[in-house]
Amino acid sequence: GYFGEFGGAEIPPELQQAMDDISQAYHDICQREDFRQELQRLLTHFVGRPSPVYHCERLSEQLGGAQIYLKREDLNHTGAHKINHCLGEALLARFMGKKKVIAETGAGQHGVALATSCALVGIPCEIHMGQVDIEKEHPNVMRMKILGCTLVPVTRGTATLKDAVDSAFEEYLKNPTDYIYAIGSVVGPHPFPMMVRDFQKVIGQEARGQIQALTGELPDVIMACVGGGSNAMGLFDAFLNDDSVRIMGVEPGGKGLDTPDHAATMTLGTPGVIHGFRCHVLQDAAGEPLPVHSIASGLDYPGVGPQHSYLKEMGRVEYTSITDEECLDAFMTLSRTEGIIPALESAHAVAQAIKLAPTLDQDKVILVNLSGRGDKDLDFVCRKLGLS
Ligand SMILES: CC/C=C(/N=C/c1c(COP(=O)(O)O)cnc(C)c1O)C(=O)O
Repeated sequence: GYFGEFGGAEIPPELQQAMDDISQAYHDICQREDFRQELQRLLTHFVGRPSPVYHCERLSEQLGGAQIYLKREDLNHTGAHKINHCLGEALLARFMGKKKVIAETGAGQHGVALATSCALVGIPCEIHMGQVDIEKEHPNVMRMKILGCTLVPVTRGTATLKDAVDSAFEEYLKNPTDYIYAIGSVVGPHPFPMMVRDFQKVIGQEARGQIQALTGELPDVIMACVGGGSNAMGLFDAFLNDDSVRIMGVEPGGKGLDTPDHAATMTLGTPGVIHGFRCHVLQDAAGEPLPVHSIASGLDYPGVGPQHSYLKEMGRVEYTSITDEECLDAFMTLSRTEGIIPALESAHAVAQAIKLAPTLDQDKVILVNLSGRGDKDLDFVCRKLGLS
């Protein structure tokens, strides 16, 4: 369960057995034809896969450089890429005979996708969410309630994503035999980073063929925003061996890297341990995770997926950051130039594409993972920009 020195499972002994059980079940179930057929059926007819790859002609024209293409994970059922791994996790929970599925959520997309998947397979679902995020992502809070999950408000610490993970893990530890933790990204102790990546790699498998059908060749650059790193790993995995393809992960620069208010783990973090695994962490001298910030509730996590830490060390992926302000600009630019309202998380990747495109010739191709749609962010952005 390692990616170089990163990953692993630094967890209490009573949890090791539970992790081993999940690893074994995941290994068994994913070989089974009935599981693969059921997952494929749901991805096709319930999620609506394959998601399109869309050429932003007007935006590319306005920027005067490379052609920007979007992988439309925003068009999935529930509005983001999260449904790809939530379906897998819910089917795994049913296969294991679990009585309750527990998870964290920040932007509410993982929470909605998991509540949706648990409603579908008929297992009770409990989602822990920071009070700050409950107020900010209200549309998703209402959807989770309608979908029937138990929503647990978290007020400790910064009352955002990292605290929600702490709270959800505590609940899971009470009964790891009957409960399963359905983590929301490529983070956590082994086997979670591997399992979530495997459920997400359908993104890149589709996009690699689609972009070549559209342009006749591999893209010059692919990019995705990175919170825990699941939508990014989902896109990147299929391209890792294509040396001609430049790969960029885009992190939240928040109020600026010269302030404490960001979550640019790959730029300013150092190797450490968080939530049971080794990765780059924004941490204090005692190894405690630092409080982090992003305008996007799904990106403000002080750790990062261990495979990302490995890919950074190997130099295969470049990690940059985009500030809250650049994110908002991209959010409005994409909305008003292409009629697509992105999630604030995804707008970080769009902002990076907007930055890079003018520096490249018009025959170059940038493929961006549009990880989700901005419905959840409308009230917040309208208030922020005085549009309401
Ligand atoms: C699991 C905590 C993260 C959440 N969302 C993260 C997120 C992210 C960042 O998560 P990763 O892909 O795992 O880096 C990107 N795009 C959208 C639309 C997101 O909602 C959530 O709770 O919905």
